[in-house]
Order: sequence, then structure tokens, then C-alpha cells
Amino acid sequence: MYHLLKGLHEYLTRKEEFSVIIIGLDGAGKTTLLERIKTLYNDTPGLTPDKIAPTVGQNTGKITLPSTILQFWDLGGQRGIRNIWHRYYDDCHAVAYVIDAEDRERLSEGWEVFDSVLSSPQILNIPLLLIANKQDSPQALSVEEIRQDYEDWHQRKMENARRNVRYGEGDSERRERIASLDVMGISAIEGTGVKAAVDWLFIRVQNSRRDPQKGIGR
Ligand SMILES: Nc1nc2c(ncn2[C@@H]2O[C@H](COP(=O)(O)OP(=O)(O)OP(=O)(O)O)[C@@H](O)[C@H]2O)c(=O)[nH]1
Ligand SMILES: [Mg+2]
Repeated sequence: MYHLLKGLHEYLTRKEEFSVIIIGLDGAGKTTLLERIKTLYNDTPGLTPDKIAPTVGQNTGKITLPSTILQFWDLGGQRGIRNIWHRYYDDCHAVAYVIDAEDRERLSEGWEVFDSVLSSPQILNIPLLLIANKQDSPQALSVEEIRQDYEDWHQRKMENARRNVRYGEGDSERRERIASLDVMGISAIEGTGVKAAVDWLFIRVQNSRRDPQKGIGR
């Protein structure tokens, strides 16, 4: 009887686990965001910004929410490391793509990389959030400006590629995705907007079609 009740209790209090990957160019603030999430949700605080070095490989962090565990995978964004991202695509349940909204010079590079992420078939149907980080900086572009900058960049790319048939392949799906793209502004350093972004991921992974038991590393 004890085992039966224990089993029932475990079943009823079982938490589904979902994997979220955090990607974006080097210096966008991904690790600062991960550590901020840990500080906001866990008893043990994450690292303070002065203790964070560029990521070579990955960092992980887990938070527990009602009926759900979110496992974050913060992947290094340096050029030579980006080619490992795709290994995580098959088994993740959501993608957070972080943009440095302050670094206008690297926005195009950020969109180029973002565009290649969007064209990956493995993550076509999973929730994707574009995060405009560093909103605490007076130089940062706002959420609306970031969205506009991406749309302008994409428009230019389409015009340049008109004659390139290959770019047109699968583009209607990508356009659909862009039209419904959610962009949120945060400051990983100050913590503003971070809970709203986590809420977005939490709600969206619950509705995602991918099997929660499948996650990365399982
Ligand atoms: N002003 C401001 N600076 C930030 C913010 N988030 C991160 N930074 C700074 O941006 C720099 C890069 O932050 P990281 O978190 O290491 O960036 P990353 O995206 O993890 O970089 P890689 O690990 O190389 O891919 C650091 O100097 C951070 O302190 C923010 O919200 N506002
Ligand atoms: Mg990092």
C-alpha cells in the first residue's frame, strides 16, 4: 500500500522537464542572462557579471516552476563555436536568441546568424524568442527598433537574392515565422524583463509539440 501511494504521489507531483537553448553572437549577454535567471529563481545565486568570462562550450542551469523544470543550455557564441549549436537543435524545446541591442555595428552579423538558425528544419516548429538585451544602455535600440532593423535587413537580403533560387527555398515558412516572431527587451545585468521572458518560454514549451521527455542529454 505504501509503495502504491508513494507511486501515486510521485506521479501526481511529477514535473515535466524542458530544454531551452540560449544562443546568439559572442558578447550578446547570454551567460549574464543565464546567471541572472539562476539568481532570480534559485536559492543559490548565479555568478555576478564580473565573474563571467566568454563561454567556450556550454553552461547549464536548471529552474523549477509549477509542474515544470526548465533546463537552460547557454552555448558559446564565438564564430568558431557556433557550429556546435546544431547538435542541440534536435532535442531542445525552445530557442532564445539573444541580440546585443547596443552593438549597432554587429547587428547585421547577428541577423545573418539568426537567419541561418531560422532556416534549420529541426527547430522550425518549436518556440523561438528573440531577446533584445542591454536595454539598460541609453544607446540600445528598443524592441520596436530591433524588430524593424531585422525586417529591413531581411528585405535587403531578399532583394539581393532575387536571382538566387536557393535562398527562396523554404522562404515562405521563414517569412511566416518572422511575421509571428516575438521580440522581448531585457537587461540581463539589471534583471529587467527577465521574468517576463522566462514566463514566455514556460508557457510556450507547455504547448510545444515536442515530447518533454526527449530533452538534451537524455
Ligand atoms: N549594459 C549591459 N551589459 C551587459 C548586459 N548583459 C551582458 N552585458 C555585458 O556584455 C558582455 C558579454 O556578456 P556575456 O554574458 O559574457 O556574453 P555571452 O553572450 O555569454 O558571450 P559568449 O560567451 O562569448 O558567447 C559582458 O561585459 C557583460 O557584462 C546587459 O544587460 N547590459
Ligand atoms: Mg557566454
